[in-house]
Amino acid sequence: MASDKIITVDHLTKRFGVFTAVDAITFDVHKGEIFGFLGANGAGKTTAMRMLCGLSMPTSGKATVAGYDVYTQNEQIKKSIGYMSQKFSLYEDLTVKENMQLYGGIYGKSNAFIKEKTAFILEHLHLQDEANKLVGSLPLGWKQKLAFSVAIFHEPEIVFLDEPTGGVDPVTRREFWNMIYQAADNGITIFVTTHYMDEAEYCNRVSIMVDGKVEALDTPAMLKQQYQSATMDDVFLKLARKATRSGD
Ligand SMILES: Nc1ncnc2c1ncn2[C@@H]1O[C@H](COP(=O)(O)OP(=O)(O)OP(=O)(O)O)[C@@H](O)[C@H]1O
Repeated sequence: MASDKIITVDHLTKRFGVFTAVDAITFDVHKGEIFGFLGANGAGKTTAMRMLCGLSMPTSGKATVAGYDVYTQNEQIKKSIGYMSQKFSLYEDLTVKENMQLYGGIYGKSNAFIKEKTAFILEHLHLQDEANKLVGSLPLGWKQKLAFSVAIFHEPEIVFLDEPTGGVDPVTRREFWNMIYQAADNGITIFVTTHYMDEAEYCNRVSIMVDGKVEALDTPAMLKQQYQSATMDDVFLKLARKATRSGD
């Protein structure tokens, strides 16, 4: 039977010296799913995500991403995924158009593909008049939407979003999430970390990490039922209270 699992994680572990940052986490992500990856500061989300993106070698355990092994096939993984983080996304001193041309080129896309996709994104984001402006001059919300569009420019199977909406207002975050839904409708799997619990409600399933371990994983509705909570905020607080780490 064909599996719809696009990410498989089995006791994946990362140690830094004697410190276990990610402690034997196990879960699967299904194709086209919006998977929320939550946890308090220092829980181990970024470390886990870096292993899944082929950027960091696990200490032990297994994982595959888009069918590729994280130990031996990280170049294939990098080609199959998109990545966007709050800290690194676009080149601020390049124009909107140049950023898209650069990313399209990095992923080996043809000039015709880049031209067509660039025109589509500019129109979709209503950014035609900003095409030749430096990205650094755009408001943060626009930068984030553009960064997301660029992260899926090469039509990856999965996109990893590391706190993509930090620092913008709720309306802009809602617009950003509409883009996420559209990408998921087009079959792109979304793996997203966030500290906003309203965003957790938008995910199909949510995992919550505490001190390097996945403490809970289910749909928002099931988690609320399981933890007898009215909101995801409350679920998160009940779990995060157990944490002994404080982050950095
Ligand atoms: N290169 C490293 N060397 C040593 N310790 C590290 C390293 N990278 C991360 N850690 C530690 O591992 C733990 C998990 O960090 P990680 O950044 O993965 O957490 P996080 O859940 O992403 O937190 P945040 O929400 O603050 O980004 C933290 O205690 C952090 O200090």
